Amino acid sequence: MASFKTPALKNPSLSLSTKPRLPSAFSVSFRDNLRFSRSSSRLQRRFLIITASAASISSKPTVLVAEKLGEAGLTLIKEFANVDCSYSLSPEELCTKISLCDALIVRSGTKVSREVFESAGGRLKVVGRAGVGIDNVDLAAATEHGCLVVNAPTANTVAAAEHGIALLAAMARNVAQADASMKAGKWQRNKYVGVSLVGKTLAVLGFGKVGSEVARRAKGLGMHVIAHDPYASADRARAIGVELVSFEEAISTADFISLHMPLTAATNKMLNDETFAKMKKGVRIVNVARGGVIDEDALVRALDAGIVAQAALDVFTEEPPKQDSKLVQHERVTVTPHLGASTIEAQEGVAIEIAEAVVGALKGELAATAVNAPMVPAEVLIELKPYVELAEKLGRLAVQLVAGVSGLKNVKVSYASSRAPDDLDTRLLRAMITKGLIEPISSVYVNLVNADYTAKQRGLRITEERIVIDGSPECPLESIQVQIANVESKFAGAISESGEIKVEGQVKDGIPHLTKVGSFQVDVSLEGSIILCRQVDQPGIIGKVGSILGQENVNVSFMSVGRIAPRKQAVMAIGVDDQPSKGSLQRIGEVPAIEEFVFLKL
Ligand SMILES: NC(=O)C1=CN([C@@H]2O[C@H](COP(=O)(O)OP(=O)(O)OC[C@H]3O[C@@H](n4cnc5c(N)ncnc54)[C@H](O)[C@@H]3O)[C@@H](O)[C@H]2O)C=CC1
Ligand SMILES: O=C(O)C(=O)COP(=O)(O)O
Repeated sequence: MASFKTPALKNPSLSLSTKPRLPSAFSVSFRDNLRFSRSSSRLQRRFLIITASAASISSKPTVLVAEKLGEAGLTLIKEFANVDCSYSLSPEELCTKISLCDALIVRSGTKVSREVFESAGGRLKVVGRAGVGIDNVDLAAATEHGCLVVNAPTANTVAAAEHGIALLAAMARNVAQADASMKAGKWQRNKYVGVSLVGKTLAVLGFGKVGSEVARRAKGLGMHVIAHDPYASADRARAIGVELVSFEEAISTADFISLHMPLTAATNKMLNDETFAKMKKGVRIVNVARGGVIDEDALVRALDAGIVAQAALDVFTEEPPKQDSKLVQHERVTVTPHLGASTIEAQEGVAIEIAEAVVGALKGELAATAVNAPMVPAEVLIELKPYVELAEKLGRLAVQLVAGVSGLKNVKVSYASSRAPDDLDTRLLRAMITKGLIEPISSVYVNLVNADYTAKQRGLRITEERIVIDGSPECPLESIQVQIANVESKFAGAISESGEIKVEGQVKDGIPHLTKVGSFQVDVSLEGSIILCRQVDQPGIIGKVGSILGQENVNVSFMSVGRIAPRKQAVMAIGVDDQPSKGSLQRIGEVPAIEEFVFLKL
């Protein structure tokens, strides 16, 4: 077993190198001029370089600022580029203008759709999102058109947290309702008796940048703060006197709930009829994250049923919401029009952060907040493509197996290969494992440029190990193994003898396969989704599970059973093309010999 260190690469097109600085005024076409080059002796200097041909170094680039941006940011951009501030453009006007622009800066109010990239005619090189969430930018289209997307992930954290606290206090004391009542000529002191915050339990769901700042402030108000975030560090929480608890405990014990998780497939409508039913009667809810994490119709029902006493919302599934929205009009709901990031200070900070990122990207410097994939030389991608896919899917599987409150901190990746350690560049693989580990649990987009930066920022330590095996060097890799240490798992069968969550995979006939879960050998192609079941090995179980899925017309692509010994513990891996219903999954769990199961989305 050899320890993996930064190798000297053999493929000259693969590594990244620094380049001479470009003159401050130039114009480049990403398609023609973006390229990765290598310096085999200095691989550790991981810089993405955009090179410009001499012919393209001519006039100042043009930056279109489509939504209001702080002055300090505008000044920074003007030192380098022509700035066109055109606010409130219609989608058609944006498409017309964009072909004359090298960069575009937006906030959450502008849809940067595929049509925008198509209309750009190859000139648009950078889109800057002056804020965190980039759900308004079509990332796939940006990447296809060779356009880098950057955001400003930190400058509005405090503003969002302060707005959360403002909403919390305003809601508890009926500030908005009382204000409207007085302006209507009334004096209703009895109607607007509020509730106190001190001594009450606040559950922060999503203990990231904003969530932890809200927690810190709520502690200062004398609240008892608990938090739920399956991926946050318990040490970080403890340091500010916050206890990390399960989702169930958080929602069932809280007097107030504040939402701070990103909108992902897993958090979409996370608060719904079922979860509202488990809450303490009279709970109060604040949302400055994304509207989509709440089922808004269910919230109206919970308000009407008296389960939720009050809600304070800054964000909505549809923005702006319909004027006659029951939620917005509800007497016990306080609303603001997505103002979380809207302070003078945050907007100046965001403007500077995004201006530096956009100008830097136009100059060809490394963009630490790049959110879409940079171009990778075609020959490297062709060879590594199935392994890249395997790497991301192993990361996704592994993180979905994590449970408990101890946080995702230490991940070990082992690559078994017959190639010499200096003849296999694993950066792209590591980046994709990082992407698989982080994207399902955050609003961050991970790529080759920002993977290490993102992992480091989240306190995630990824160590790599090379295992040299006999075999043909034609094949770059025999297997990839991902282990997550010091965490609990929602599927005990995934824990290896040494106590880590362990998944291993191989590429077979060009298709990624899962070949090991914990100590169990399995073999299931990583397409569609996977159900893992742990059972006592005995005849008939495959048939029972297969028929439950068959009754629902769920197509099984692969099925494989790995066992320690006949009639002992076994793990069954089932590849499914479609998502089984909750009912089917429950019925699988009820098959007597099945001790535990988990459904994993790829
Ligand atoms: N209203 C506004 O104007 C603003 C809204 N936001 C939104 O606030 C949200 C949080 O932003 P940041 O704190 O900067 O992001 P972050 O990435 O630092 O934190 C998000 C946290 O949510 C956690 N998480 C992921 N899945 C979860 C789950 N299923 N249950 C509980 N926690 C989960 C992650 O582990 C992470 O710690 C984002 O959606 C962002 O777009 C941010 C700034 C301003
Ligand atoms: O940064 C974010 O995610 C926000 O939600 C802020 O959006 P805004 O820039 O104010 O349109």
